[in-house]
Amino acid sequence: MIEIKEDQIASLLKEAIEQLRTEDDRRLVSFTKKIATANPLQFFEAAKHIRENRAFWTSSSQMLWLTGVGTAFEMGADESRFEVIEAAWNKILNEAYIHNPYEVPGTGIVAIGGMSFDPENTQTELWKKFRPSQFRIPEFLLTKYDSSYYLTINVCVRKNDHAKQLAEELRLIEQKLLTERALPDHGLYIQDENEMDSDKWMDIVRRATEEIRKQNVEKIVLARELRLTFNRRADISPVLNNLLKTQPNSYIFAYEIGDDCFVGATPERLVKVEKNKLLSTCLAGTAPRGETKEEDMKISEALLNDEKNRQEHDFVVQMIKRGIKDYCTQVAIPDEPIVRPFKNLQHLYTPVTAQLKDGYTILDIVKQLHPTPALGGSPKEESLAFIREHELLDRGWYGAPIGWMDSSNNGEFAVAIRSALIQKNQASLFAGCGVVKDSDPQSEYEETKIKLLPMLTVLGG
Ligand SMILES: C=C(O[C@@H]1C=C(C(=O)O)C=C[C@H]1O)C(=O)O
Ligand SMILES: [Mg+2]
Repeated sequence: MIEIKEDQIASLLKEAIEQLRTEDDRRLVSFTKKIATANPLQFFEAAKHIRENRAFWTSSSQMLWLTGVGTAFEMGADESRFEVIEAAWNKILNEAYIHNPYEVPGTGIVAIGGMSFDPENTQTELWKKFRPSQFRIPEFLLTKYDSSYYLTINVCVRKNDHAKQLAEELRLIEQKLLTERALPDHGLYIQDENEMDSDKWMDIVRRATEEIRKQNVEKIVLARELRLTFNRRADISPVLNNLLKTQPNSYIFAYEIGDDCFVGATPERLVKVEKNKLLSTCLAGTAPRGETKEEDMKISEALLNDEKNRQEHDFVVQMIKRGIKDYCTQVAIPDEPIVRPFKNLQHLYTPVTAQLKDGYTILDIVKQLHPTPALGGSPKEESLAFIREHELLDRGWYGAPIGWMDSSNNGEFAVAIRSALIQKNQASLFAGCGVVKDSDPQSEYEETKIKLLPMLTVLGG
């Protein structure tokens, strides 16, 4: 392990501060060091009383863990969200002072964030803290990659800052964050459940199938919300801990804004880029798990051969293929999906691999792909128009890309499903399903019920 002397950060800060001309000038200083070990969840918990705005991420393979604490720099956008974020990101990277001797994805300057499902839909009070697009470069970032641990400290300095004093303040916070502590007890139970009348929701599904039969649109994904009230304010770290224990092969994420926290365990990758290697995933088509191994196999076999589910799935494959074609070379997509089992259900799954062409970024791909027909429908505009008019729901960040990107053009975004917005002693859970011409409203309703389970069970349901 390379030992880094604490005054190294002070001298980097000093150098950056001295470059600033006016009192309005700011410069991001980023300092990464390798540390022996640290538990990402305990780091998250330790931050609770130190800084607002925590973020948590583990990739589905658990190769990469990120815990972000505080905000060194924030990028947000309401309109032209991709362009605005990209411009802010490039500016900050161009001007930053970076000390990061490791070429490890997810270390150094990392922006963690997400976006709303549909910026054109009306935003309600529920999601008022979550902008159409928002990213944060955390002040403290713990990265676990493979079996190594890195701590990055990011600070936005100003002309009048005092380097030594600042370095000392950061050192004290770092110490507190790295002090191990027990996670609080869950102690959560549900006092009240509220959902839209199921008949009313199934009526909307019926209308969607009618629209599809009229050939105005081919697939429409419809979602619903379950609102819970608890006996007490929900702590986030035990929820994450339970998700880590119960939802293998999933992206486990949390994005906190003040008292609100968007949490989930999604199986769906939108896109990953590592050293120009691109991975995407087509995930659509669903069946329950069986009680026994034999039953499970039978259900899986039936899912693989079910025409309705194959159709749901194929819209996603075709769209992702079209979406990345101009941005990539060596696109490889198997002709047939496989069935991928998860804790509560199984999905049709087709992996996509490609090489990202030079000059493009992960944000370009996110912009091309979101929303895929796994969450919107097909064609995109027609299905979104139906959702806006009929769904009666503010999806907020549900169903939208959530993830991270670093200064070396690595990054990963998942589709934020199997998720909940937790607000003090309340939570809104979301689940949807792909409606195609042969959809049966009752079965679709049952499908959303299973999709609510991952979050419901860790929230005391
Ligand atoms: C919309 C959701 O999931 C999506 C819809 C699926 C389906 O209808 O078969 C399967 C996986 C996801 O693409 C959700 O979980 O809320
Ligand atoms: Mg489905």
